[in-house]
Amino acid sequence: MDLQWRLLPLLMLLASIFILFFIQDSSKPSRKDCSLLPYNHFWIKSKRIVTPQGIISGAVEVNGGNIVSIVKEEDWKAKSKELVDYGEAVVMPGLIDVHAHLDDPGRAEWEGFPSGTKAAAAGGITTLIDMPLNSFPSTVSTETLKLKIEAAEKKIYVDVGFWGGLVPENAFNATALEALLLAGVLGLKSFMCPSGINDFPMTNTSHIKEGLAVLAKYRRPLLVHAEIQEKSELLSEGENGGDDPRSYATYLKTRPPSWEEAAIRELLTVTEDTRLGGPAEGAHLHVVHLSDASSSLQLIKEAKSRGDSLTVETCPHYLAFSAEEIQDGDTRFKCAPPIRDTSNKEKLWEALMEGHIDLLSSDHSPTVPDLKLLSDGNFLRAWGGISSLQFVLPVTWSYGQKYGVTLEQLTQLWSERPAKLAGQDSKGAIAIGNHADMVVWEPEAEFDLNANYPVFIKNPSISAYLGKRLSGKVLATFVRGNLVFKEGNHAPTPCGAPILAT
Ligand SMILES: NC(=O)N[C@H]1NC(=O)NC1=O
Ligand SMILES: [Zn+2]
Ligand SMILES: [Zn+2]
Repeated sequence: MDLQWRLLPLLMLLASIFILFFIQDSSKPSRKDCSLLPYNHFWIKSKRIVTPQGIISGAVEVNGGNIVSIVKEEDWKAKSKELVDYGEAVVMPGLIDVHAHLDDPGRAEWEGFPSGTKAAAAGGITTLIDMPLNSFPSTVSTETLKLKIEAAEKKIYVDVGFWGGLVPENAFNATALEALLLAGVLGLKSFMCPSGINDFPMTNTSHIKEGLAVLAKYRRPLLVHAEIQEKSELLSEGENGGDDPRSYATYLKTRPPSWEEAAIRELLTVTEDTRLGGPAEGAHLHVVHLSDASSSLQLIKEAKSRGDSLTVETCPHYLAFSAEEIQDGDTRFKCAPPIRDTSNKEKLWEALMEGHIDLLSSDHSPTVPDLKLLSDGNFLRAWGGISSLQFVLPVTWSYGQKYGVTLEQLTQLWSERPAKLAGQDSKGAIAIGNHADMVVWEPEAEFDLNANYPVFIKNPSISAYLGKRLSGKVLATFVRGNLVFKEGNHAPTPCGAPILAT
């Protein structure tokens, strides 16, 4: 046999190794594409770095996506070329939004993984936890979680985790719930009233009890939309008893604070089991988007002081707006529970500043402009949900000035406590060993949210914040050391990672 024929197998082997190497390499985006900064090892310098030990002037050393050291100004010696000096701009841990509806797959025209995570990056949010409903199908099983992950992979600019849905169909099926938890959802979410989405039906207290028992084993939380539909003066959707459906007051009457109160009262019969030594010790219940700052909040405070494992969030729209200023027909402001009056808003701020409300989330729940019925202005028929993802930091900062909100408080509310709720030990603080997830922003810089302002939310026209003047401009966002957003531009390739619980 000729030598060249004998060499053929060897040549083929070499060729296939080469091809394999090439395929692998091209499927993994290079740092250059993931980041607007070409370094793997670098320093971020600033006069205002918010750490758990206070605000320092100095530098954060990043290597391989993690924070490897934090150096105070007086100890700073390195004269590295790989240094980004942000001067007086604030460096904070990236925000972790534990409540966002990204609607992908199935309703990506409402919001998708690419658009939603671009908006997040532009707003300084480095981790999003996606809600199990508004996408189609809802995330209620291992199969549907798989579809979520597939829709997210290679399309996300920030890290994204997933809540699973607790619905009547799976609530009494511990095996199915365990499978969903084992497949990586960070916890479960359920509704105590109709969710507005057909394949996400509401749960009652028995479902919630069952869900909590399974969650206790995995030490993951149950998030609950706490409103129970009572027979109110008006029934929603169409049965408006002659009141003007374009009037905000009409909508407000359809969802009184007593709906929240009734739900929370009911939930507390379950959370008492979560106390130390109780039958559901290890389980945790989190009330999402609290609007009622009166009886509902009082009940939560009391339960916490009795030792229930319970936390509560509110959202920027309840802190920024009040019922009195919502114009008739302006359905951009329709959400559930509704935005209530000014004195309620002030009480929410008080509770936030005193630590009775644990954390903040966006409840970003957009849709297409058609379903917001903007031209018709019918509050009873329009989609309920606020579109706000990109603006949560400047909104809470701007509207919080009056109440004396500090950078440290924003960090606790937007990063530290959300990280804890979502079980993300390596996120939520600028600390050695953590992921280098950071936002760099100028709290004092003001801007008009007008047509010239780059908005990355899919349907900007429905955002409740358009037209507002805000303070607090995001300059840069780092996700695991990648500079994913800088002054209006995103990194070329989405290199965010799906987060799965293990
Ligand atoms: N389905 C859905 O997103 N509902 C959300 N919208 C809203 O305003 N409150 C919610 O719970
Ligand atoms: Zn809700
Ligand atoms: Zn929601």
